[in-house]
Amino acid sequence: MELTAKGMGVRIGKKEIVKDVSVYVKKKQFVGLIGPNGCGKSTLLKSIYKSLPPQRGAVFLDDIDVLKSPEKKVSQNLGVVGQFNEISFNLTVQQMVMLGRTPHKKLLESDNQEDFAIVEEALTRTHLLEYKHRGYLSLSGGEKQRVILARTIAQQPKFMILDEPTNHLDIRYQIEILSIVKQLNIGVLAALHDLEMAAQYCDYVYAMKDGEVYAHGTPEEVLTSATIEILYQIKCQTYTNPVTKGIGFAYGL
Ligand SMILES: Nc1ncnc2c1ncn2[C@@H]1O[C@H](COP(=O)(O)OP(=O)(O)OP(=O)(O)O)[C@@H](O)[C@H]1O
Repeated sequence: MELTAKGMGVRIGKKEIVKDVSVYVKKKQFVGLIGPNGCGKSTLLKSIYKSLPPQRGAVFLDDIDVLKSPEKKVSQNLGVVGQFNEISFNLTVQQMVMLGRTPHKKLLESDNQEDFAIVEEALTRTHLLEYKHRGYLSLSGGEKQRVILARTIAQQPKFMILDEPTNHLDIRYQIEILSIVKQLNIGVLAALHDLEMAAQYCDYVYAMKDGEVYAHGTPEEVLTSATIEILYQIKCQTYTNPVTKGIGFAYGL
């Protein structure tokens, strides 16, 4: 599915947090959203996935008008991995991931064999099979993050939005999570803090500053030392990372 978010504007109180931002994700593209703390990435994403109503703008997933469509129709197509995923009741990992099946079910319809198979597959992909019967609340931050991804995979969305999905994760799992998402081969819009990961996984990048799109293009076009220096107010030099062969970054104040 393709995502078009056009002319998004979000005001919270008197402050304009997102100012006329448009982003476009082509079919099966992995698109990154970068920018400094507080520049409006999460707010923009929330306004796209209906968690925060924008004052202006329209969002389309193919021909589905996301902001005007019922929740169920949107969640049959759009999966979201947000930044904070705390719950206060203790479901098992399997029960948590099973929640991903909800948009595909009728009210009170029970879980069938196909649902269990889909959940099993999602747990396998995220290396969580052995955690299946553990309580979600007993997991570490990184394990919880993987459960949320597994839940979103079980939802079988045709498009995914991720808000800093590698928060809490050690380096190996950061790479794994982005690889798993990439392998889903669906359209993805992800806010990312790690610029090397963005360079490695994104087909296209939007850089935000002060609630606006400051630059957009391929990673090579956007992730230049000049742009990074302006975005983050630091000194930066790029080089070829000897391990990934992608763009590497050296930073300083
Ligand atoms: N409910 C709110 N009330 C007041 N200000 C808010 C609210 N939500 C967000 N903001 C402000 O909007 C700005 C943008 O926040 P947002 O979370 O979108 O930034 P971000 O780019 O995702 O940052 P980070 O990289 O730190 O996650 C920040 O200055 C934040 O304090």
